[in-house]
Amino acid sequence: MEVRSDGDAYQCLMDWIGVHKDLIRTTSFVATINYSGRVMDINPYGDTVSVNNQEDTEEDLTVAAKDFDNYWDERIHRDKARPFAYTPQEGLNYFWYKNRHLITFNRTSNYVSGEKTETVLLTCLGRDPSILKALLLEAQKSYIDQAGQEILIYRNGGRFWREFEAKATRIARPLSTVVLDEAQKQNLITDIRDYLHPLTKKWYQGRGIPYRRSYLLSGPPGTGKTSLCLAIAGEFILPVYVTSLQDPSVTEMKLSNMFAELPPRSLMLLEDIDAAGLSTKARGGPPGTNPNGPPNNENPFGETSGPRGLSLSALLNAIDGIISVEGRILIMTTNHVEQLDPALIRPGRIDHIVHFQLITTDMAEQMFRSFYDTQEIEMSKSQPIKDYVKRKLSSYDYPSSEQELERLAVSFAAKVPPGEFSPAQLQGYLLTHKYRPDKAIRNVNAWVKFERDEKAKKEQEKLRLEQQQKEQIQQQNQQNQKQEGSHDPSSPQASGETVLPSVEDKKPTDQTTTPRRSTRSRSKSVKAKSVRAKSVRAKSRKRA
Ligand SMILES: Nc1ncnc2c1ncn2[C@@H]1O[C@H](COP(=O)(O)OP(=O)(O)OP(=O)(O)O)[C@@H](O)[C@H]1O
Repeated sequence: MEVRSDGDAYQCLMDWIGVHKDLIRTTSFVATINYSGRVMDINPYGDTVSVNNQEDTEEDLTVAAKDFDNYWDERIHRDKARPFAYTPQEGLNYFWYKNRHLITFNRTSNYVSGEKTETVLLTCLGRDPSILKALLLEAQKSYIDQAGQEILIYRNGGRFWREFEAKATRIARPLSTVVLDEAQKQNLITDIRDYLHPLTKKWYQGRGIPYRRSYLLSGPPGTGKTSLCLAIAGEFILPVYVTSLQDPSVTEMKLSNMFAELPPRSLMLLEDIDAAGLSTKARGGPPGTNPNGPPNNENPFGETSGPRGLSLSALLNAIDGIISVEGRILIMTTNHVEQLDPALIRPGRIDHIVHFQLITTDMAEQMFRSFYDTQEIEMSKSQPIKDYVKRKLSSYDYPSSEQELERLAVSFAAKVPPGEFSPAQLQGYLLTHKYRPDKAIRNVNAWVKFERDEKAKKEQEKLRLEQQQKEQIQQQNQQNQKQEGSHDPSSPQASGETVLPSVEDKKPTDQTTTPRRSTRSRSKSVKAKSVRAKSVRAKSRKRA
């Protein structure tokens, strides 16, 4: 059985081999740091279990609540002592699986277009490969069990999707923490839930409609587009595949392969598609092209290439071409929906658009409530944790009831001007008063003034820079013109003469005006006229 490094099976197998490193009796290992933060431990029953080394347990929190320095020493030590993952080096190895089956494990590598790919060849004795399948299944199960309720995040790397090296998983963000119009949020979730229903798939198939769904999250920076995407993944425990079209390694071929390799029931996130510099047909091209797009270089087929050569048609093909996988959810985010090509956002390609906005009064209220809600702390069973929070709050009479919190939230939100700040900005402000809702309310007017002043300063600076740039360009142009003139030896400017407009220069150049006849052609016609007059006169004399 061949297991290649461009597939998920390889990751599962190598993880399993890393955990069961004592199985293979070899002295040549490949050692890699286990960045995912998971360590394999032996529990009291002798089973190998996965322990997440990076997340703090309730016990860690209790130690931290009593004495931060104590906790920190221990935490830092644990972080430094990141476990190694050992896998056998290239070559042939043997091991006994379930103490009875002799398995050979042959790891080889080769380079395809400069990229290293690996292959593991698993073989067993006899003609029945079922034991190899059982091994892979066990590896897969252990891999899935480790992930639990966390979401797996993949990014594009090399030729294929690779699990995030730095952070293999993420604790899902609760949907309730993303502040958005409640009806809009619920509509979206209902839509996705309906799409994922197996009977919906049957419905699509019965009508010959490709079973795919795409969403566009549009809005200014810092309004929660990425956060909502991760919260959706958490809600449905979907693996997330992230890529950016600005990534120079994403070629047209790779983009199409990435879409084709997505598993069904997965979420693909394409961020900031407006900034990708996607090329369209030439300006003024057929419908479906963006006439406001940047000027591009036209190729012999009438297509133009953008700054990076990734064309819009390549993205459209990847999204709904015949090799694009069915069952996936595509989420694209943009800061400028108006700059997107109509072909990209037409119904069928984008099924649902969610518009994100700057903070409204209602959203400011929601953010305040979510920041100062103490429910989570009250639910903690650890007395030191409760005491810690009480100590933190002792300087202020913390909202003791929901009604009180509501009242404070309303008074806070009334001071935040709607439509001026992003949720990210407001979150930044509230973070400076984590345990002090009273101060958050008291200082909010000053914060609004400060942010406005900063914005005005930035805008002034931007204008100044633009003006400076314009002047520089003008100066440069003037210099270029002078230089061109002085380089042309036949030009009078070169000799320093004053240049007077010549007769030729005065000739009208407009092609639409009737060209004036030349002097020669005029004299020809005058001659012809006088010849004709002479012959008429001679004829009349004859008649007389
Ligand atoms: N609607 C929101 N609800 C809750 N938190 C938010 C919201 N919007 C932004 N934030 C907070 O602001 C930060 C940035 O949010 P996020 O990355 O989701 O914004 P974005 O719209 O994707 O920004 P960009 O367009 O720059 O990528 C996050 O820490 C997030 O917690």
